[in-house]
Amino acid sequence: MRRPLVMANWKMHGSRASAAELIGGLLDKVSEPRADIALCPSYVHLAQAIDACAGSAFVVGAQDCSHMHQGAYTGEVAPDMLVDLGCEWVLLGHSERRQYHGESDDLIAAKLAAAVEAGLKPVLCIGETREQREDGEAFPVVARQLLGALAEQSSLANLVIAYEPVWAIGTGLTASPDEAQEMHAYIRAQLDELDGVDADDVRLLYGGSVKAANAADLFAQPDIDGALVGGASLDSAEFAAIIAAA
Ligand SMILES: O=C[C@H](O)COP(=O)(O)O
Repeated sequence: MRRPLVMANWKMHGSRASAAELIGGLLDKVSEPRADIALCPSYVHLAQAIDACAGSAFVVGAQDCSHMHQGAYTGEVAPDMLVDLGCEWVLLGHSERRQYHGESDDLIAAKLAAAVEAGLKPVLCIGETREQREDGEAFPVVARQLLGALAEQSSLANLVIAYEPVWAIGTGLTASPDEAQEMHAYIRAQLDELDGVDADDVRLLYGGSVKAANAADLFAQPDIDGALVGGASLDSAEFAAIIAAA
């Protein structure tokens, strides 16, 4: 039985004051959740979030990390630094990193290896663009991203996959529960082919305009084990309702 996992990706939003207010609101509204919950604020709010979540059901993750462990890499943040700070999770390969920072499958694979080696739990984000879906390329694109990041890994401890169709991110368009389930089942079948991965144990999250209003229908699908939530995670009542649906 896979325990649900609901993750908040705050992206590049917030201030110290709004982070405190948001976390305070969540701690007030969420007690004894049936899901694991992680908050992923920007790097500069990580320490604050870790302190604020201490002793609660919430843990904290980063939105990215370096593929290097240390050295002269200006502006980078090593996975080891995130572990030292108290982070449990790291998002890798988010479509916004692929799109705006040119991250390749090879770089994402290197980040994943470094993150696992440092002791972080990795969330690999994959998903097709609208054009790729319209061209009938959604499944091969997702398989390429998945296998491109995972095929050469020596360890995939605690691996989580987030399927986020790019056309559904921040657009208000959500994959239907059937569409999302179809892709999640495909991803699980692909994972089943990999050595060293027990596909039945891997949690698969859906991401893309998840809200309180659509969360329950998505979570009812057999291969959807939770959500990676962007915009709706910036509102404590909305995010608490998504957690309650999991
Ligand atoms: O990481 C989260 C996803 O990009 C989804 O964002 P969204 O919920 O704002 O569509």
